[in-house]
Amino acid sequence: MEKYLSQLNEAQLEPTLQIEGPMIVIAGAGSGKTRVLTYRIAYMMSKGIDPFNILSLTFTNKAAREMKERIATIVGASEAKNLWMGTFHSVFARILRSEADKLGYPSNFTIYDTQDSDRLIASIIKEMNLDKDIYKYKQVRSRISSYKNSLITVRAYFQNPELIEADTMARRPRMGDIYKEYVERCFKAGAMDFDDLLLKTNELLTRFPEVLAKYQNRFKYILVDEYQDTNHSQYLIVRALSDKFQNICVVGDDAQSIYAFRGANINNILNFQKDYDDVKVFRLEQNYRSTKNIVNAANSIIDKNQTKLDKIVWTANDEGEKIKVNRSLTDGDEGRYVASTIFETKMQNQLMHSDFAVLYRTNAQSRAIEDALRKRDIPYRIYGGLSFYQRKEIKDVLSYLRLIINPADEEALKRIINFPPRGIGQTTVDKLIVSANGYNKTIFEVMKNIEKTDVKVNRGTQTKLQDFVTLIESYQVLNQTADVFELAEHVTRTSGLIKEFNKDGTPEGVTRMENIEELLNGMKDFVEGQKEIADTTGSLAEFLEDVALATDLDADKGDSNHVALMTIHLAKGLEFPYVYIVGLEEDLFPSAMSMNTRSELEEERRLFYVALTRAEKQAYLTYALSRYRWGKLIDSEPSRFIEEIDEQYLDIVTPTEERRFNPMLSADIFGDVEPNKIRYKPAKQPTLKKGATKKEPTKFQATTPKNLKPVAKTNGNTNLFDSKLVVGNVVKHIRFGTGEVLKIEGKGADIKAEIDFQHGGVKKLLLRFAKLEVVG
Ligand SMILES: Nc1ncnc2c1ncn2[C@@H]1O[C@H](COP(=O)(O)OP(=O)(O)OP(=O)(O)O)[C@@H](O)[C@H]1O
Ligand SMILES: [Mg+2]
Repeated sequence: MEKYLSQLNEAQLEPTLQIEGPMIVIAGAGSGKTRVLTYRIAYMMSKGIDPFNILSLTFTNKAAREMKERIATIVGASEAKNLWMGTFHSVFARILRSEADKLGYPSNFTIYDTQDSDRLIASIIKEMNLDKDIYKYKQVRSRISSYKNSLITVRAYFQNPELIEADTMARRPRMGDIYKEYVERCFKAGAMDFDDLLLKTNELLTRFPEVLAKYQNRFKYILVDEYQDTNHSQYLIVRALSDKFQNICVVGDDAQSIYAFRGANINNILNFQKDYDDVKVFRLEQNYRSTKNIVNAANSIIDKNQTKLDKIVWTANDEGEKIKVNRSLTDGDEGRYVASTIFETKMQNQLMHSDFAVLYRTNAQSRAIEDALRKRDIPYRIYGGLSFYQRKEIKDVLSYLRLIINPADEEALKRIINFPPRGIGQTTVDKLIVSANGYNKTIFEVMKNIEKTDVKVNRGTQTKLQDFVTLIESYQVLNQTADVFELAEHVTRTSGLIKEFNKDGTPEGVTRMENIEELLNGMKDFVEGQKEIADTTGSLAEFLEDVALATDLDADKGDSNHVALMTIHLAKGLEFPYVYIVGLEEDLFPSAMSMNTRSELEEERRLFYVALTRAEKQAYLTYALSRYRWGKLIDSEPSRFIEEIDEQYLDIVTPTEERRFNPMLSADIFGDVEPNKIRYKPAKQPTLKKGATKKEPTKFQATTPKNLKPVAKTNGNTNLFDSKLVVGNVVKHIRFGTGEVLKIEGKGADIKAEIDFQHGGVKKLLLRFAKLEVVG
C-alpha cells in the first residue's frame, strides 16, 4: 500500500479507497473529513485518474490551496496543478468565463463585489425616487441575493403573487422593479455579482445541454467539503454535474451547519441518500484535533439539539486542561483578561502568537480585544473586515483596470471618471446615466459619441469627457503588450492617482501609498509565480477575478506570527492550539436576533459547537457582566451555552482584579467561596424583545495597516532581508513551503537565490519579490 495511506486510520481509509459511485462521509469536527478528501484525491491520481477529471469544491480558496499543496507533495506538483479546485464561486467563475458568450456576456465580464452591488442598488433607489429609509440598500441587496440563490429570476418573481405580497407587506412594493433594473444594469455593464456566478452557472447547465454534457464528461469525479453549508443554487450545480457518472463524494457535519441565514440548506446533507442510488455512507468517529476535555464538552453541548444525526466523537488524545471559564466586570476587563493570559501562556510555554485565536459572534466585539492586545504589544490580525482589495485606494486602481478590459463596467467608471478630480461633476455623470439608460447604451459608449447624443454639456466638459475616453483607450492599447504589473504601474503614474495620494502627506496618504505599493508587489508576484502553480495564463482578467473573489482569509500568507481575531463563521474548518470564545452572554451569543424559534437557537448552538471544536489544546470561554452595546453600557447575563456544558469539563476562574473590586464577590477575598465553586445565575428563558429597535453596532475598519506593510519595495531598493540571507539558510515561501538556499547571485535589486524547496524542487527567485521568511 502507498506509504501516505498509513497516515489514515481504518475508518478514514475506507472512504479514501472508495473511488466510484456516490458516497457521503458524515462525521464530527476534527475527525479528518478534509484529510480524507485530500488523500482520496492523491489516491485517485495514483490510480491513474486524470487530474483534469477531478473537481473539488472547498469552503475557502485558502483551503483549496492547502489541499493542493498537500496533494502536490504526494503526487508531484506538475500533476496536482491540473486539478480543478476552489470555492464554488471561483471554479464556476472560470467556467462562466469560457462560456460567457452563450449567455450574452463578454468573456472578461466584471465580478461586482458586495460594495459594487450596494452602490448600484443605492443609485437605482435614488434614480427611482424611492425613500431610502424604507428601501435600505443593504436589505434590498440581501433580498435580491436570496431570490437569486433560490433561482427566482425576475420573471419568476413577477409570476409569484406570494413574493410580491410579502414585499408589499414589508412596505416595499417596488422591490420587483428594483430587482429588474438591477439585473438589467448588471447585464449591460457586463457584470455578474457573487450570486450570479451560481445562478448563471445553473442557467448555463440547464439551457445548454451540450455544455452540461461537456462538463459532466470533464468532471467525472466530484468532491465537496463542508457539504452541510451548500445552498440551493450550489446543490443544483453539483446535482447536474454529477448526474451522468454519479461519482460524487461529499463530506460534512450536520452539527456544523451555520449558514442558514445565507440560504444554506441543511437538508442537502440530510437528503443526500435520497438523491442518488446506492449511496455509501461512511462515518468517522475519532477526533485527532482536540483534547478529551474539549471533545467531551463539545459533545455535551450538541447533545442539546433535537435536530441532528446521531454521531459519536471520541479522541485518544490527552485529557488536557479543563475549559477555562472567566467572568469579567466589563468588556474592557474581558479584553484585558484575554490579552494577559495570552501573554502569560505564550511566555510559559514558548509559543507563537499564531497559536492563539479569539473568536466572537459579531465583528463589533473585536474592539475591546484589540485595545487590550495593542496595550500589551501583542500582534494581531482581524479577519473578515474590509478585505485589502476593498480599500478605497486599491479599488480606485482596480477600477481603472476593470474599465480597461470591460469599458461597460458602470460601477468602475462612476468611481474613477472624476478621480483624481478632472472637472467632471456629478450633474454631468447623472446626465450620462440618464442618456445611457435611454439609448440602452453603456455610459462609456455615450461618452465616446457625445455629440450624437442628447447629452447637453458645455464645450469644456465635452473635452474633458473626450480626454478621459482617450486616456482609457491608450491604456487598452498598452494592455495588449504589457503584463498586469507593468500596466498597473503605468496607470497609477499617468492617471494622477499616485500624485493625488501623495499630495497631502498625511499619515493616511502614506498608508494609501504603501497599500498601492503592496498591490503592485502582489501583481509582480502574480505575474512571476502564478504560472508555476496553477493552470492560469496570468492575464489581467484572471488577476481581477482572483481579487474579486479573494477574502482576507485567502490573502493570509500563513507566514505571519499574530493572534487571529475572527467571527466564528469564518473559523469553520480551521484549528488553533489555544482558542478564546468571548462575549458568551445572553442576547449576544446566542444572539438576540436568533432566539425566536427552536431552529434558530439550534443554529446558534451549532455555531458554539463549531467555535469550541476549533481548539486543539485549550479553550477559554469568557463573558462580561456589563458591556457597551449600541453606545450604552448594558448589563448582561452569562450565556446559557456555558451552563449547558457538563460541569466536569470546566474550570471556573475569576481574575483577581474582579475579586478585589467587585463587592458582589467580596466573600471571596476572605476565602469563603472558592473561585471554582461560584455558581452562575440561572440563564433567562429566551426573550424576544418585541419591537426593539436595536441597531447593528458600527462595523470596524479591519486590519491594522502595519500588518500589510510590504516586505519588498518595488522601487528598486533591496529590502533589509537581502543582505542577511546566506547559503545554507532555511527559508519559507508562501507557495513552495520551506527550502534550503543553495546559491545567491546578483546585486542590489536583482539579487536572486537558488532554493531547493520541499514542494516544487529547485527554483531561482528574485528576492525583491519572493517574500521569504528565514526559519533556520
Ligand atoms: N489519521 C490521522 N492521524 C493523524 N492526524 C490526523 C488524522 N486524521 C486527521 N488528523 C488531523 O486532525 C486534524 C483535524 O482533521 P481535519 O481538519 O481533516 O478534520 P475535519 O473533520 O475536516 O474537521 P472540521 O469538521 O473541523 O472541518 C487535522 O490537524 C488533521 O491533520
Ligand atoms: Mg474540515
